Amino acid sequence: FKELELGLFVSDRRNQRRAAEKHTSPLTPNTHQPPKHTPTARAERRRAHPPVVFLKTHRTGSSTVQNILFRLGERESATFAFPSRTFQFNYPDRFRATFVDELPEGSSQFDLLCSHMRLDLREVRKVMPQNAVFITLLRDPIKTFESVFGYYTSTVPAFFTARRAAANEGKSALSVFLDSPEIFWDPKEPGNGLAKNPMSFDMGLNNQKWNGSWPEDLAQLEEAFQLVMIAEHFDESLVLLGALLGLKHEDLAYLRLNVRAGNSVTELDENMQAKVRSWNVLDTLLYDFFVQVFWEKAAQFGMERLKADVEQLKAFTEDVQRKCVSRTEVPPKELEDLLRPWQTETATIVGYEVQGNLSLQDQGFCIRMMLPELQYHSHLYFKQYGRDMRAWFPTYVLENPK
Ligand SMILES: Nc1ncnc2c1ncn2[C@@H]1O[C@H](COP(=O)(O)OS(=O)(=O)O)[C@@H](OP(=O)(O)O)[C@H]1O
Repeated sequence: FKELELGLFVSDRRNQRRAAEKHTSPLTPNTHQPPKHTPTARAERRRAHPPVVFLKTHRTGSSTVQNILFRLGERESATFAFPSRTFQFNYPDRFRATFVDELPEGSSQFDLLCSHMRLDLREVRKVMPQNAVFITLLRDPIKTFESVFGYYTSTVPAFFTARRAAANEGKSALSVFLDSPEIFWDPKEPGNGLAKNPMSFDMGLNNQKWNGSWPEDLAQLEEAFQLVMIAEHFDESLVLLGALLGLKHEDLAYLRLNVRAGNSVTELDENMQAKVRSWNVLDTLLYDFFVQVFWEKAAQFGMERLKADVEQLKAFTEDVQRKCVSRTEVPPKELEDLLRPWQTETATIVGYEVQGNLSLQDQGFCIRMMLPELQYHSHLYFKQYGRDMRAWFPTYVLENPK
């Protein structure tokens, strides 16, 4: 992280644009030296790890995993397969190879793909090298749906229609939606992908109803994905990820990112939980299937070894957190722009305050670990292409103005 320098972090978008005009990035020093990761340097290096496709599923903890991969890729001057516009591959369309930006000059292949998409395996394989490792992350379907609903209430049509109805009834939008979801859910509306079985949708499955191809589709996913991590066993997942990619604990230390403030989370009673489960029955099927696969992989790794490695990783991560973080759960208005996560109209996302008195190197490491998705994504994009991203706001916001 030597290329990171204190004082060169710009704290607002205007400065970022100014930096872009000067062909510098907010996270790189404004020196007259040539950039460290020139195309030539990229072509000459040999990466220690295999190429990775991380299917970034919505509201599962995927920004935390993406941040680990961003750090790894940046350190190794990996070439990222970025969307040619915005932060997502034309979501909610099914992924197509043409959604990926050009291979930068001097790179012979893409090494990492980890932006939001709706999966199409064949199309992803057109872009990534044959030896790419496929990984993803699933979360308890009830928690995932509650989080998806809370975060996207004002952007997913089925949800905001329920919200409008709820305002008239004086009830919560989620309970009105769950009472009769079919009323609000138009399956033909493309923006409703996340409204039912969101994880199945992201994995490219038929998320509307079970059909005969589901078992075969699941088997195909099991074969394609070397690791499906489970948010409820996050540290165990990271240990298995580390084993798969040859990573050390230093590479895997993390902060939970994109976390909603407590008052944005709805506690669900048993009745509501049952409704969420029944509306998202395919996600339950998907999740249960991959939890089983996960424990099979864990058994192959060795349960004792897994337990010991998890303890070590936890201890290491706690040390890093103590070193890096002076305050957790910081409300957005108290965060500088660089460290403020994207907010939605209905969810408050909290962040971190970095410790003072860190060495330059430690500051670079710590800030990267707490850098929200959009800021890190645009930083890496700029570093890779020497130009600013084509659009700052995610398409779903542009397409569904509040
Ligand atoms: N390590 C770890 N383990 C378990 N859960 C975690 C972790 N890191 C983040 N989170 C929770 O994941 C939610 C954010 O998910 P994403 O980053 O995938 O969201 S997004 O789709 O990119 O907006 C968000 O959930 P909610 O707070 O319930 O909304 C985070 O709190």
